[in-house]
Amino acid sequence: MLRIMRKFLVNTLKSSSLCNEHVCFRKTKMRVISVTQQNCSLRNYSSPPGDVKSLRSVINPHISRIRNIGIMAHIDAGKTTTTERMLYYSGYIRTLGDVDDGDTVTDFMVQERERGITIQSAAVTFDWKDYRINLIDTPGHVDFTVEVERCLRVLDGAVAVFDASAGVEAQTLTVWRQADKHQIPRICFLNKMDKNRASFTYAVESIKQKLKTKPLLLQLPIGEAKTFRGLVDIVTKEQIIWKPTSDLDDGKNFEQKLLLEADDPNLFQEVQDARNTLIEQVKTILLKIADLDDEFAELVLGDYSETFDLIPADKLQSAIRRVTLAQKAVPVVCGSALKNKGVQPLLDAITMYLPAPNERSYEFLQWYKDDLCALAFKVLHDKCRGPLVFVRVYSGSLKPQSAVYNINRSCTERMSRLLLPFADQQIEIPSLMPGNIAVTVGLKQSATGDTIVSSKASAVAAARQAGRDAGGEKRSTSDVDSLLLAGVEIPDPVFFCTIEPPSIAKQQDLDNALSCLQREDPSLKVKLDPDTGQTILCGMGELHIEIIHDRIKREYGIETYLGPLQIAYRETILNAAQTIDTLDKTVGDKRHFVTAELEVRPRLGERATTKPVIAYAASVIEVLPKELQGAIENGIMNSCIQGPLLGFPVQDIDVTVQSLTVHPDTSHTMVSACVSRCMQKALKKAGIQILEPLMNLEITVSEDHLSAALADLAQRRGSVQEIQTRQDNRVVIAVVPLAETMGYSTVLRSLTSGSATFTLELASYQALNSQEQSALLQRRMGLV
Ligand SMILES: Nc1nc2c(ncn2[C@@H]2O[C@H](COP(=O)(O)OP(=O)(O)OP(=O)(O)O)[C@@H](O)[C@H]2O)c(=O)[nH]1
Repeated sequence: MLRIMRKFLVNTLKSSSLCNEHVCFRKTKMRVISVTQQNCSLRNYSSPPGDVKSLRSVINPHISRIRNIGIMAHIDAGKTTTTERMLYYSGYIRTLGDVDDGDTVTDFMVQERERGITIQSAAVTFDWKDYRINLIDTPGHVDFTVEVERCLRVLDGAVAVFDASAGVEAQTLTVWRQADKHQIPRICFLNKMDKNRASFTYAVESIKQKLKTKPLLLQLPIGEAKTFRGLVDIVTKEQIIWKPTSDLDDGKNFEQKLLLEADDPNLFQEVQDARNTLIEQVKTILLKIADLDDEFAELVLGDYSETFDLIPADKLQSAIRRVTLAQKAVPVVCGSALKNKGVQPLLDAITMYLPAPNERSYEFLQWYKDDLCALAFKVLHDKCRGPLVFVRVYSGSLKPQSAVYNINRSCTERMSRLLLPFADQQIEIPSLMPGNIAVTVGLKQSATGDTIVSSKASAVAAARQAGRDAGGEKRSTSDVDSLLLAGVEIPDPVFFCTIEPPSIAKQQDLDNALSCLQREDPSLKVKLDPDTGQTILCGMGELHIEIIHDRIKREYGIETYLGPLQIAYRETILNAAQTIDTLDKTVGDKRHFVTAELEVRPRLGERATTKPVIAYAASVIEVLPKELQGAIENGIMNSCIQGPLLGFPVQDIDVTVQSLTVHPDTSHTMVSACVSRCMQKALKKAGIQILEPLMNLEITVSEDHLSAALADLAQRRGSVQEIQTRQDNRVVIAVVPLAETMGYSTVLRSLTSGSATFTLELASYQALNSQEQSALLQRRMGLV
């Protein structure tokens, strides 16, 4: 009964949350709280007074008090559970949600709650002590890696959550690499310390080995697995022991006191040693970083050289902070989110060691100075209020009821309202200052990844400044644009299938639903098959397409039919080839005349890319008018989108425009058409090779089921690269063609009695042999 009541309470709270599928029902229940600078007393929370912080703090905290933090990890490491605890301890929710009960705040999509996985990153805001934390819970499943990538761009720091019994798992490596790319300082949280096979030492070692980073141990656990009951803070030498009260074990009740030798002589010595090691590590790193002052190193070498023990905790903390911000090492803390232990010290570590927005450097800020520059990093569709666009402000300020200019879409839009996503409520605010994150209402065109500025004039001024900063080099407009926008890199989809509405009458509704979903999720691609007129859905994996299908049904009420899932192959060329083509057409009284001569060559040894590298012969570049260049390049690019053999994208080619003759009256469209036709001929002449996606596969399986998993892998053209031992399990690292992985989860589950887990990630594209290629051709032509 108590459980039912608890769920009811939580679900009532959820109905007021920022969830796009709850449509109009939510409108009646949702409470948007308005805050003005003059009147901060409009408090109307569903939580009891005292639970939620003063709304005065809601408006705009000082930038040094803001932490924009991501929470990232391998699937199931406990990100959502940890986030839920953070919201609870900071006083923004009254009951603890549970992933297994499907009632957490951040996993708000129906699919997330049913499957117990995070699909969309959720942004929540809350205050911890005197800090504003904007926290983004990101998905762990590899199909949603783009979702992680786009969030990383607006983060200043991140918490990497690990399952302490598994250490570093496959997807952790991927997100770690992404965080490296965006130069994001991190903290590691070793979660699940209560699990049977949890091992602090093993997890730390795996961080060191696999992530090639320097872990700074800031805590030691007290007990492990079933006996895990607390931890010692190595910096302050305080022990923190969680003490359940008789009726509630929510982790709010803990004892924090200095660890004395008499309490536990062994642990006392361990802490002493760990502290000395930590001080040595920090000192060595600081001495190596030439551009950081080494005040701490001087202390360690001077005043405290004999007795590290006396080094004050605050000096050590600020030295750890500098090392973390410089990304030379990563603080490690531990706990068990599910058992409500270790989350409050983790929150302290976030505020203490991760950077404020003004401690990060962004090149583009110098081009805007005090003008508005904001980034839209997430879009949700609310059927009542239209698109809700999450933005981060980098410079200037954002105000409701104002017009803004979207550089990517070249359009001016009016924003009606500005909301803070405070846990599961939205609070209306009068302005948003640099470093902060909020939700905007009213932006109808903006999509994920767009840059928003105050006006077109401001964008032009910034572009000019960027051009000047580039040393006066002559840059094309598109160069300057890409400098300003730094868009999310979206990998090409690997799967596609047709999608059909139940009737022709529903096609328009389906098109609308797909365009809304695409604005939310740039990794979803939608195309029209030019031959059959069917709509094609392209996604990052089986789960991705399954979720989209499900969302169309649940959120837009359209029952669609999916065709069989197909592999997105690529095409490339085998040899170099040169062709010439002429287009001579009279339209009305105008004669359009173009002759183009192109050479294509295979490009070897570089990262696979579907963007051809285009060059011009010296004789062409000398006389080529600038405005024709765009038309030529469009023609070349267009013919690479659909290769000549099976219509798949063409990758890894170099193109040289050897000669070009254009009659003065010729339109740019005709130039593009001629170049495109010439390209198709050249590609065919060069000989086409089909490439298939090759996946990195990592299977975690018990010893008992290892041989069954390996035998199955051999039948799938898989090649095993390494078999590692992870605690009691074996980890098989292999590569396997994507075509052989359809339905793999069901097969692996039955082979291993559901005990194995796996992750798949695109590795590269490999050439099909001639038999496989002709079999594929026959299948595509419907001959077999
Ligand atoms: N034993 C134990 N289980 C935990 C702990 N934290 C989370 N779990 C469980 O681990 C499972 C996954 O937890 P989530 O919080 O959904 O993990 P996640 O990282 O958000 O998962 P994705 O969003 O799907 O990537 C759930 O069954 C949780 O109850 C912990 O500290 N100890």
